[in-house]
Amino acid sequence: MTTDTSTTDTPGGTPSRETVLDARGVTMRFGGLTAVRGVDLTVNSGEIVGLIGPNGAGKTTFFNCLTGLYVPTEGEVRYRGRVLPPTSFKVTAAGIARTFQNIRLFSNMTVLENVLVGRHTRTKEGFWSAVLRGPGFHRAEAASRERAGELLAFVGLAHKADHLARNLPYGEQRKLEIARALASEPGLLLLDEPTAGMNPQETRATEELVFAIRDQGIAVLVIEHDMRFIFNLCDRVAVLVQGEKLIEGDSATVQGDERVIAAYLGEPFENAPGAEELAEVEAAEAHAGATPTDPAATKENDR
Ligand SMILES: Nc1ncnc2c1ncn2[C@@H]1O[C@H](COP(=O)(O)OP(=O)(O)OP(=O)(O)O)[C@@H](O)[C@H]1O
Repeated sequence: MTTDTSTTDTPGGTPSRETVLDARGVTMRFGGLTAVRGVDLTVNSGEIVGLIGPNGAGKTTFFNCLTGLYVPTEGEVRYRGRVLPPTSFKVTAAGIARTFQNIRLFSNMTVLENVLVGRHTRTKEGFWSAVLRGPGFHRAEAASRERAGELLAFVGLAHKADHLARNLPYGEQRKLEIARALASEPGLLLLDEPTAGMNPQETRATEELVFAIRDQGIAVLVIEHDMRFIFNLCDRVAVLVQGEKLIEGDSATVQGDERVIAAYLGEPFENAPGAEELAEVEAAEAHAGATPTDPAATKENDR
């Protein structure tokens, strides 16, 4: 294991940002198909970084290479200076948590229980302690429940703690996935299309939630097709096209890049991924400007 701290002090004594994630030359091949080719990407502490690109560009495959689901065919991924361990459980224990494009909750468990499952990498109590249910087990369980409750409050689901996960509206299931990921106390959170299927109000709330997560000291890497969400949220955005990184920069640079417009954003914007959501947001904003928010209408939009 390397002992690179990746943190430097400025002459004034203020610590500069630490490199949390450092992916270099990541390539992933499936037989003859190269889904990701030679991708470099860093995420620093305090940053929200976006990963965008057309369908099939390799975004999720790249995420899978960062979370131990895939071992890259070539290249290396380091988390806080250390090469990633080879399994997803160990990657989570090291400090990288993720959510999935297709929600993966335990639908017949309660909201609270789902978050408790997310704490398993942080629970020190072993198998026999759980079986014998001694004082150590009860203390650990009480602490886990307290933390899970805090996380549910943080994402706005405390009042649903005892509900079955499958009974939550779609947007709340996505929030629960985030709470469960946070339960492993990560230093880096990977979000794979966190606003997919959300209505405009839920998308805005998710934006605020991601800022709040960043403010808690957790670096965030997010895949999303909703361009407004990405460009509002991210300090830096990287664009993948056909498995390769086309460009990386701040929102203005990426939005203005002619290659990105040609390859992804498109001209006109109507057929680009995310265009439907953008139209919805704009329609909702126009409506909100004209009339006060109607809670019944908001509820109806829940899926
Ligand atoms: N396990 C796999 N085996 C074979 N091919 C795969 C596998 N996973 C992904 N691919 C292929 O790799 C390419 C990249 O897919 P990936 O899902 O990473 O793209 P994406 O950018 O996340 O797309 P989307 O935006 O639609 O989710 C696609 O051609 C896909 O079919």
